Parts: sequence; structure tokens; C-alpha cells
Amino acid sequence: MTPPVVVTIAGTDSSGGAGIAADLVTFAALGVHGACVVAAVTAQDTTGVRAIHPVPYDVVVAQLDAVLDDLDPVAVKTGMLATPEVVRLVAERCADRLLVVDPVLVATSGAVLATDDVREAYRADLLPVATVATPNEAEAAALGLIAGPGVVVTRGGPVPTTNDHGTGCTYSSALAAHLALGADVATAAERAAAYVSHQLTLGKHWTLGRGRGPVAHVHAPTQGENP
Ligand SMILES: Nc1ncnc2c1ncn2[C@@H]1O[C@H](COP(=O)(O)OP(=O)(O)OP(=O)(O)O)[C@@H](O)[C@H]1O
Ligand SMILES: Cc1ncc(CO)c(N)n1
Repeated sequence: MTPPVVVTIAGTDSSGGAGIAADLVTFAALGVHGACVVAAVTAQDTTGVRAIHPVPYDVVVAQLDAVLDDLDPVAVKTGMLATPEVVRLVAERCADRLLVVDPVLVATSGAVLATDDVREAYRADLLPVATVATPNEAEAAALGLIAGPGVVVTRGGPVPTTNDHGTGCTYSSALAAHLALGADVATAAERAAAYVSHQLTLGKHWTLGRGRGPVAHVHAPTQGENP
């Protein structure tokens, strides 16, 4: 059966834990086809962010046009958008689709991933047209968002692990995938939380990198490993 298409508009993370890598593997794990629009390139490892390069606006527009014209995604998920122009672009082009906005402002490591003008564009333009927003507690406070039908405020969970780099990206991508597969927001949010929790359990003993290792986005248990 042809899978539904979900597009992520986000940044890359060279460590493979967060951003577009997390989004695409999560889409694949949950049975939707993932398309991607790269809005920024970051140099990151498991300990922090070393460099950020926003992709030129016209290149972001060209990627988004290509996906919207040809693949007709049922759902759109946004991560790191990097500039206020791109935040407004997504608001203009994607308001008529299922739209999951993960308002990425600050990485778990504390690195600032969005400036004040980006935050203002989220508030004024993108959040009002989102199907659901998935801020963490710091982002909700910065954006004046309160939990409700269209806002899921994310916070850690019961799995004891330090391999949690990319949990927010993985969670919001799982939510978008389940919306694309037909679930309502509340059900999709529950399924996304269960998915992240399961994957965090699988990767909790991994030793990748010197800092906070990645979520095991897609991996199934190997023989003898209990989730
Ligand atoms: N330790 C955990 N155990 C179980 N579930 C978790 C855990 N940590 C996160 N989750 C799930 O993932 C969701 C997103 O996590 P969180 O709010 O920590 O992301 P975040 O701070 O945006 O992450 P990041 O910025 O690293 O991508 C939580 O709401 C929860 O459902
Ligand atoms: C590219 C990218 N997007 C989002 C986050 C948030 O975790 C991150 N660290 N890096």
C-alpha cells in the first residue's frame, strides 16, 4: 500500500541524534514516507553545537516547492527553521495541511538555536496555524504557550537514560506520522509518547559519543535485549 507522505522542514544534526536524521528514521519506523526540506546545517556532537549555517532562503523555497508540487504531503513537521523568513514561509505555504510545529529554540545542551526575531515569527505567524505545537517547558514559557487541545507541552519521562539527544524531534515526528496515518491529536500524542519511551529503553545502555547519546530512533531489540 502506498504510504502517506510527511515532510520535515528542519535542520541537520551531524551527530545523527536530532533534526532531520531523527525525523526521517522515525517516519520510516512508523510506516510513512519522509520527505525533507533542509533549513539549516548544524555541526553538532553529543556534547553540543559547534556551528550553525542557515540555508539560503531561495534554496529553502525551492526544496519546499518541489515537495509540495510533486508529493502532496498530508502532514508537515517543523523543527529548526533558523530564520524568521522561513518561519513565515511555512506559515504561508503549509497552513492547509496537518501541521506539527516543534518550536525549536534551545538545544538540550543549552545552545541557542533561534534568535528573538525567530521566536516572534513563531508567535505571530506559525503557531496560530499549527494543528499542534510541541514545545518543551522552556519553549512554552518563552512563547507564552499553555497546554491544551493544540499544544502538547513535552517534558522528560520515566525511562532512566542519558541517551536522550533528539527526543523532542523524535516525539514530534512520531506525532506527525500518526496524524498522517489517521489518528486524532490526542491519540497521536499518546502513541508518540509510547514510541519514544520504548526507543529510549532500547538505547539506554548504548555508549555513543562523550555526551548525551542519541535516542535509538528506529532500532529493534537485538537478541537477548529486553525493551
Ligand atoms: N526519559 C524519558 N522516558 C520516557 N519518555 C520520555 C523521556 N524523555 C522524553 N520522553 C518523551 O519524549 C517527549 C519529548 O521529550 P522532551 O520534552 O525531553 O524533549 P526536548 O526537551 O524537546 O528534547 P530535545 O531538545 O533533546 O530534542 C516527552 O514529552 C516524553 O513523551
Ligand atoms: C538540528 C537540530 N534540531 C533540533 C534540535 C533540538 O534538539 C537540535 N539539537 N538540532
